[in-house]
Amino acid sequence: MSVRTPKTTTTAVLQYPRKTTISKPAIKSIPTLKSTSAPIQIKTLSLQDYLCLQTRPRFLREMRESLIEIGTFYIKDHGVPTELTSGVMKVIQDFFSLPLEEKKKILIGNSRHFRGYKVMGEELTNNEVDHREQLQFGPEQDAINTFVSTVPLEYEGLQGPNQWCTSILAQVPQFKSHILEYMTQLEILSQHLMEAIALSLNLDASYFRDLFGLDPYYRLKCAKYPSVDNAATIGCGAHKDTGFLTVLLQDMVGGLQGQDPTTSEWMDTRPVPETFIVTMGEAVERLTGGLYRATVHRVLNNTSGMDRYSIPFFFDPALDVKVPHQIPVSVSANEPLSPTRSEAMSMSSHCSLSDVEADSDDDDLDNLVAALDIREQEDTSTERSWSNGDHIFETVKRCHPEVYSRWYSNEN
Ligand SMILES: O=C(O)CCC(=O)C(=O)O
Ligand SMILES: [Fe+2]
Repeated sequence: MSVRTPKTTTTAVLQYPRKTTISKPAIKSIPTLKSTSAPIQIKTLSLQDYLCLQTRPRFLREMRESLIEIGTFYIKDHGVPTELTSGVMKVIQDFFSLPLEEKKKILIGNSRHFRGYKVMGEELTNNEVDHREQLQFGPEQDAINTFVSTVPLEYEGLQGPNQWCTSILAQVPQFKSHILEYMTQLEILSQHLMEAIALSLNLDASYFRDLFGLDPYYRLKCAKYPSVDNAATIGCGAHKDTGFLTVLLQDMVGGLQGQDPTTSEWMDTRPVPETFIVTMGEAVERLTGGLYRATVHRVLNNTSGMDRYSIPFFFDPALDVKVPHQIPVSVSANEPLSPTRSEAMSMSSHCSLSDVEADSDDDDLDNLVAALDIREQEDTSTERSWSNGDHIFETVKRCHPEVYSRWYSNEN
């Protein structure tokens, strides 16, 4: 099945809570921040369990439970070499340590592709200032030559090169090579996860690849949250990511929290060495009719004296695809994964079906699913679809209005 269409500007009305950006408001304090002990245990899944056909059913069941319950899990044994994760952390720390004038040589406003450096205090989420510096990258591609900023298909402007400045490369020699290699590796990991998500929904492994094409669009954000005097401030305000999935690397400082969707309690998403945090975005939530949650999350500032660094990788469908409003999903958390659907079952000689039968805790999960009032969906892929390029463009435009007004606005 394919819903790839010729490029179009048709857009569904999107009513996501949006990140917005304004100029330098004062940092507001948050009097009611409380971190509580977690009622939900965020699971740690091993990618090797997914890749091994004998353990794949267990992996898929645990993934499904995690995504129904909260929309987040840790992934370990992910295949991204430790030298690369520590190397990429090191180059972004070195970059952020450069003098401001040096960093400003690659200001995001210089790039019509929304790539580059953003100074502290320019981003706002839910009316609170985000207290972080950041640096944005995307797939390293040529810009589209026929692109004209004032006609529809503004999203074609998202395609283009990253900013690499010679004097920065002289001071941080592995800046470019590490970032590019890291994005390549994260794309591979995200493709595995996307395939696993399809299987965990009793869909074919290639379901999303067929739907989204071979050329996904991704964004890499490198963030520095400086240590502050008053911890009751927000590093990044509460939000859901808008895309398909996010794979986040964080250092050991801590501060990221996810919200329990049932109790609204905030839970620390503690740093766990050698893992990434995988979070579903609103696209998955919408595609599955709310069965899989997009996790509400935020980052608290810390007073430890140590700055925090994190690197989320936002993985999305190709820019030129139409994404259906909703896909057919199995509604029961308790339902065994279908032998006919899953590649896991091409290995049915290796594993017993009892591996995919539900645990007793699945009763709880089923109650949760029942509460969501999800019904088995018809395939609505041809109806009410939205243009992914337009959707991503809306998101980045809201986050970086300085880029939009310089490169896209008719007033220039
Ligand atoms: O820095 C983090 O840990 C989270 C950042 C985040 O959620 C975002 O930028 O969307
Ligand atoms: Fe986020």
